[in-house]
Formats: sequence, structure tokens, C-alpha cells
Amino acid sequence: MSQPTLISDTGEPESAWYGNTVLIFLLGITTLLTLYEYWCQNQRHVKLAKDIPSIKRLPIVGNAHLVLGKSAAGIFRLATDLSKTIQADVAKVFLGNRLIVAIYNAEDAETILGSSVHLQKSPDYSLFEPWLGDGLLISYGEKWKSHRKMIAPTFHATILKSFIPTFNKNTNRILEKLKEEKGKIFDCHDYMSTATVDTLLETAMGVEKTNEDNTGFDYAMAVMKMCNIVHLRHTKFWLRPDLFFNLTSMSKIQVKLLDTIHTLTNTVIKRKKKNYTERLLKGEDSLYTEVMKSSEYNESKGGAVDSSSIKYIRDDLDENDENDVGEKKRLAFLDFLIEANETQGGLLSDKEVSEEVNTIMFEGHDTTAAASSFFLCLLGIHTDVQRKVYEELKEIFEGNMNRPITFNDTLKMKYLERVLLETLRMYPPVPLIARQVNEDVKLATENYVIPKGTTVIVTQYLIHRNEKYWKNPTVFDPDNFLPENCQKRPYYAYIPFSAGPRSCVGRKYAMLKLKILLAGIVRKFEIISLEKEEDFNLQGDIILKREEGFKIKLSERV
Ligand code: HEM
Repeated sequence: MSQPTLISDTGEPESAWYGNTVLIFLLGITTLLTLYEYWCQNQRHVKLAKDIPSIKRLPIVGNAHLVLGKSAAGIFRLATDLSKTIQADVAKVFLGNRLIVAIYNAEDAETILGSSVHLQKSPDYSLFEPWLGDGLLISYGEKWKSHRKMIAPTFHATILKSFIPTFNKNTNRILEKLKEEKGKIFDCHDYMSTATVDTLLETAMGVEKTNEDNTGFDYAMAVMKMCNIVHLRHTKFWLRPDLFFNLTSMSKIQVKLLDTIHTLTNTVIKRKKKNYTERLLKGEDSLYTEVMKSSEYNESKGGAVDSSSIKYIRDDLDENDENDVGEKKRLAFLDFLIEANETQGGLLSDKEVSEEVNTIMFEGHDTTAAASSFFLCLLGIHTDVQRKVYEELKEIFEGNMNRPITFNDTLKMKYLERVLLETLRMYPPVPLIARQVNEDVKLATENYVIPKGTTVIVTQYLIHRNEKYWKNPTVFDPDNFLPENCQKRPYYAYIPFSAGPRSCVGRKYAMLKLKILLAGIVRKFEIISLEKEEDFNLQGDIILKREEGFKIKLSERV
């Protein structure tokens, strides 16, 4: 039986009317999208950046589709492959209408990082806010400037030297734990993370680890998972707006992870505040007053401790940070923060103290854990390099491989230092830095212009592998850091700690701590790796890691 034909108000059959409506709707959408694409193409930033090399973009989405369905390691591979495809020192991509310019060369990196103008982080860092607040890593303008001035000197050479016994104690603690893994294949990153969290707590934060609890491990795992979430939101653009993200199960996981992270940092702050109040109740001076009175301080005022011996790499801010001889130099990080909060006319609010503690705990641990894990894997692969490191240590310690490592010993570790610098070249823990430029910037390369409002990504990982500056960029060769080879390179060709006014405040802390930890491990164990560098699946989820983990095997040295 045939169906009766429905007649619309206009007298046409209903199906024809329905077809016309869909057609009009589709035409409308197409016209709107075409107009939008036309508008995009005529935007000032698109026109100004038109000569910067790029790959083909799709209308409307730009290059955003390329990350769809890719894992963190897949995205990292995509980014490095793109740089090879484009074969230029600068490249651009579009996420929708958003322009992103990537820099692969030292000269243009200097234009951005060396400037005191392009200091604002890109909007991508805002995803860290629920975790780090507006701490030093993210903040901008006057707040960043004044906090940087307060915090940088709390990592001064004099303070770092006072941390050496704790670096030794924590190295011994980790050596005991590593003994349990002897002969097994295991992921050393978990151990390196826990060790760095515990060491940071006992040094920069100045709190004693009173029991063998799992705080360091739990915190490190929570940070690792938080990095995964933030990275996922960076690459999956639909997860960026809180409105959508809050609908996902991931947002509930984030709440739990942040609870673990903030519980640790709040406990640390509370303990330090309690110490502060107890001192005052006992009639003792505040640390600040004590420091001011100390004869040691008065002596050093005349001639600050020479920190040049731990200037592993030149730094534009060394002059500013270290000539700023002031009383705060004598207070370690959290001691200073509490004083600034309690006695110095409220220089810092409770919220600001918490933001900075969270920032230092994150920046200070995950970076160092990655650096030490890559170092151990590389020694396991390059056994000739490992032998040389061990020979150097034997010479320094003259048969007493168990004694504590002193500051002077670290100065003699010339070869180990070169191996560490080479590790940071090939596998920089922070593989890229993203800034937002607030004015047009002319680059050295081909006079390209980066329009204001653009996100600029300085890619340390690729600059460190640019053939212009490195003879065999993909070959692990500690001799790249022989003094005669360093002199030939532009300064910005090697920037694992960034450079310029926003460079890493913890670079000297990191190098000193890493030397003691890694020398301690090599003195005790021979490291074996069953994989090769070609097997590394790198993923750049905030901090550079290996997707498969950092598997090594240890055998105890006789
Ligand atoms: C191997 C270890 C480390 C590496 C490779 C490293 C690398 C970096 C890099 C590349 C930046 C610039 C980031 C950016 O602009 O997005 C940075 C900033 C920073 N780092 Fe490190 N870092 C390390 C260890 C540390 C340690 C141990 C601390 C503290 C104890 C620390 C504290 C900071 C802080 C607070 C900033 C922000 C500085 C500012 O914006 O003014 N880092 N680090």
C-alpha cells in the first residue's frame, strides 16, 4: 500500500520542503565557513607571517588535525619530523586561527629569550594554574620581577654548599634502595624521582624526613600524572576549556592528584611556620635577625663566596643574582619565604608562599629526575664513557669510594660534568619553552617578522641537534663540551636551563645535586642497559621522558 504524500503549507510535498531546508542550511554553513576562512586569511598576523616556512594547512582547522589520535610520543615524533620536512630554522603552524612559530636556531632563540621584553609565557601555561597558581614559572610583570629578585638568591652558592651533607645523605639512602634491585631490570626513574623530592624537601624546604613514609613517591607519581593531564589538554584542543574538561572523568582525577600534591606542600609550609612560631616563643631571634647578626654574614659582605667554580654555563643573570649581596642570601628558599611572609612587612601573602613552594617542588624535582634517568641509561649504553667516568672517580677518591663527596670533589669531576652536559644536550628535560610576544619581532633568519600576539616556541631539543652548531648532532659525545669546542659555538646553541632574564633559578642546585647523586651511583654500581638510543621513544609531556620507562640493570662493583 503506498504512503499518502504529505503536503506542506506552501503546497509542496513535505519531503521536497525538508530537502530544501537542509540545502539552505548547508549552503548557509558553507558560506559562513568560507567567510570565516577569508577573514582568517586576511588577519594581520597571517599576512605578516606569510613568508615563514610551513606545511600545508587545512581551511578553518589549520594544522590542528595532525595531532588527532596521536599519543604523547607520537606528537613528539610528529613535531621533530615536521622540522625535518620543513628544513628551515624557523617554521609556523596554525591551530585554527592561532599562529605558532617554532624556532630551531640559536640566533633567533637569543632574540626571544635574551630580551627583557618577551618575558610573558604563552597562554598554554595557564593550564598549570590550579596546580602552581601564579608562581614564578607562570607569573609576569611586576609580580614575576619582584619574586624572582627574592627567590634567585636563595639558591646562591653559599647556600648550595651547605646542602652538600644532605645531598650525600640522600644519595646513600637511594644507594641502599638500589641494592634491592641488583641484577634485575627495573625503571630507575621512580627511584630518581623519589630521591629528588626527598632531597628538595630536606634542602630548599628545610624539613627533615622523619620517617620512611612514601610521601616523596606519592608526590612524584601525582606530579607525573598531572603532567600527563596538562599535556593531553595542550594537544587535545577540545579539552582546553574548563567547561568541557570539567565534564570528563579526568577532571575528577585531577582533583585527587592536586589533593596529594597540595597536601604535601601545605604540610611543609605548616611545619616551617610552626618552627618559626616556636623560635619566637622561646625568645630566639627570627632567622632573618640571626642572619643579620652573624659574623659570617659580615665577613662575606666584604667578599662574597666565589661561585664561579659552580658556574657550569654562562648565565646572563649571574651578575644580577650574585652581585646582589644582601641578607636574604643566607636564608634557604622556604626559610626566606616564611620570613618574607611573617616578619618582612608581609612581603608575600600565604597564597604567594604556597604558589612558590608548589612551583619549586615541581620545577626542582621532575627536571632533575629526568636528567639523572637519561644519564644512567646513556652510561648503560655507552660503556666506554661509563668506564672513563668511573676511572675519573677512582682517581678523585683514591681508593676510598665510600667517603662523603665534598664540594672540591665535584670540581674535579670534569669528565662526569661533560657527560652530564651532553646528556642535557641530547635529552633536555625541558624540551621547549613557549612565550607570547606582545610586539612584532624581526628575526635574524631571513628578516622574518613574528606578529605580536603570536606564541613562539623555542625548541631546545632541536637547537641542540642543529647541524649548524654540532658536528654529529645525533651522536652522544661528551667531548662536545671540551672547552675548545664550547668556544666555537654561539651561547644560545646550548640552553637546557633556558637563558636570559627568565632562565632557570635552580640550575646550580641541579648541577651540584646531580653530580653528587650520579657520582655516588657510579662509585657503587656498574650500569647495564639492554636497549640502544634508537629504542628511545621520547615523549615531551611537559618534561621529556621515555614512553617505555628508563629500564636499566645494576651490578655492584667490587
Ligand atoms: C636538570 C634540571 C633542570 C632543568 C633542565 C631546568 C630547566 C629549566 C628551564 C628550561 C626553565 C625555563 C622554563 C620556561 O621558560 O618555560 C626553567 C625555569 C625554572 N626553573 Fe628549572 N630546571 C632544572 C632544575 C631546576 C631546579 C632544581 C629548580 C629549583 C630548585 C628549578 C626552578 C626553576 C624555576 C623556579 C623556574 C622559573 C624561572 C622564571 O620563570 O623566572 N629548576 N628551568
